[in-house]
Amino acid sequence: MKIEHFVSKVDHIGVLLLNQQKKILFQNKLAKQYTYYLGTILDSVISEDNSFCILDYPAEISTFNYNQYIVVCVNPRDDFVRLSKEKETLQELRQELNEVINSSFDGIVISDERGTIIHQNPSYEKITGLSSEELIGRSLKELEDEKVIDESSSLKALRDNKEITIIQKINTGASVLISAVPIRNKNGNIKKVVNNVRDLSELNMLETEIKNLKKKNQAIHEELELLKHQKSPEDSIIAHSEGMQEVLNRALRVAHIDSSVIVQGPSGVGKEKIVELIHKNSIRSEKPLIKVNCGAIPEALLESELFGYISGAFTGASQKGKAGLFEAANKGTILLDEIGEMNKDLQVKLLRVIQEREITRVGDTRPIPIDVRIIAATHRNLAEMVEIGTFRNDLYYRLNVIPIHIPPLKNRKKDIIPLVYHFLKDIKAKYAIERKFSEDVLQSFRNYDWPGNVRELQNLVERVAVMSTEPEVEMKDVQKELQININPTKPTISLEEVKSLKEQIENHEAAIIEDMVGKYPSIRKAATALSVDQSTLVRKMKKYGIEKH
Ligand SMILES: Nc1ncnc2c1ncn2[C@@H]1O[C@H](COP(=O)(O)OP(=O)(O)OP(=O)(O)O)[C@@H](O)[C@H]1O
Repeated sequence: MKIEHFVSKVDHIGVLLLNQQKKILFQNKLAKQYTYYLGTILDSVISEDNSFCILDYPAEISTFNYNQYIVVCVNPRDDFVRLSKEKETLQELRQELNEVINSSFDGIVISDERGTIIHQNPSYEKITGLSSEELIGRSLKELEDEKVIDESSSLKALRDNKEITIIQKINTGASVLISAVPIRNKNGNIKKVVNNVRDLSELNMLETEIKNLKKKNQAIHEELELLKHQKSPEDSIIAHSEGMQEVLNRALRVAHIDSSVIVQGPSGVGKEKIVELIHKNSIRSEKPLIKVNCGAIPEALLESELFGYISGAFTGASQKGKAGLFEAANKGTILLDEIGEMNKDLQVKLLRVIQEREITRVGDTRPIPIDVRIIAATHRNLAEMVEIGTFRNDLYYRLNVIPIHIPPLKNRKKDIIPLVYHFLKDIKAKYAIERKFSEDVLQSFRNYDWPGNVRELQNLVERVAVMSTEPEVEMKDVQKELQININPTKPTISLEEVKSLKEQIENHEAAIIEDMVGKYPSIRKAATALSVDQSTLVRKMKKYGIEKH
């Protein structure tokens, strides 16, 4: 019987007959089944240890020489069926995994342990513009050298032997956030690196969107704060104009930051009110807010008022000594109102307090630590005072960390009528008097410039409402009370009467001052009624030659 015939009869193992050049001459059915992709030369089948099998199935291989043939016996292992099933399952799993990777929204690119790209998903191409044809099988080192990418995350992860995240620039213009995660074998050696790739331009867009949302959130929060604040009648602040809303937003923002603030704006504009708001919304709100009017306390006394003194510090000083206003404000806030009136010696001392966070009582040498937030207020232009040298530069910059400027009432007309209603409500609560203003009166208020700002408006509303006997206040009642020419319409002047504007204003001013000084028992009271400083009124009386009788 020919050997081929004999071999074809063998049906429990695969048998192949090769010539000495290892070319297949004959194989039985089973061998064909196992070796479905056999070439003609089978070097690997008969490698020295017989352990390597070119077949797809696990099998034991034995070879021997018979006459001129090399006989190769392929004996499938017992667990052949189980293993082949597992292999099938593995193939399915691999396919599923590929599907998952390929459907990921994030770009995924996988390299082997030598830094060669072995897989990439469609999102990677979408994000970077690099196709799989260009990349699969390419060495990342080469891609770095060719400047296709500026730095390879896989190579870095292989070098550093750990997970890393970098921003990678690609020559297509894309910029990506890429995280490389090493996959290790059971010995802990890296066998693959999986890179997760995110489009930075998309992340930037999301970041901008988040920032915008945060801004909106902040605005809503501030508005809520505002509404919360306006609910309590005793401290509500009217802010219908853009200017005043900006002031309020700024004040609420700085309230939470423990830095120095300067509130500037003309007299009667609401500076003190804003300071109260800041204090109330700060972490110091449970502690005192001490208000000091630096312009109202005589210069010689201001230092001891602020810093206190020890016994016998000066003639007339109390025997026991006295704590100053800074000590009284400890842990709280101190408002230094009319800071522009403070003399330069005291400015130096105040600067030291801010820098050292301690005060020294007059007559003493021992410093006392203090924790006080300083808020300054002034109607003066401090920057100008610094320029002409009447206010210290260094103190100005220390105080002026956050400036808040309140515009005069004439520049925020939208606030006038709401303020009128607000004050009428106050009057009703305080005196149980309910008044309305005629449309004429309201219009005249809108037209007037309010040099004394909100305080002037408040005084006027209160006086007119209290003095009027009718529920609706008419224009004549306002004029009777004030003798101020505030007209519902703009004043018309005949051509013969035309004088320079300055002259006309001065004439009016002189008439008003004369009238008020005559009406009130003291200059101080007249000044209060006119909402000006007493010193201003005295100066103007001198200018117009008016005397108090
Ligand atoms: N926006 C406002 N809403 C309600 N009341 C206000 C507002 N602004 C000011 N007022 C009231 O006007 C009066 C004057 O305000 P405030 O004393 O705060 O002004 P000021 O700028 O500190 O004045 P000065 O420069 O003379 O110290 C106060 O009675 C205050 O309650």
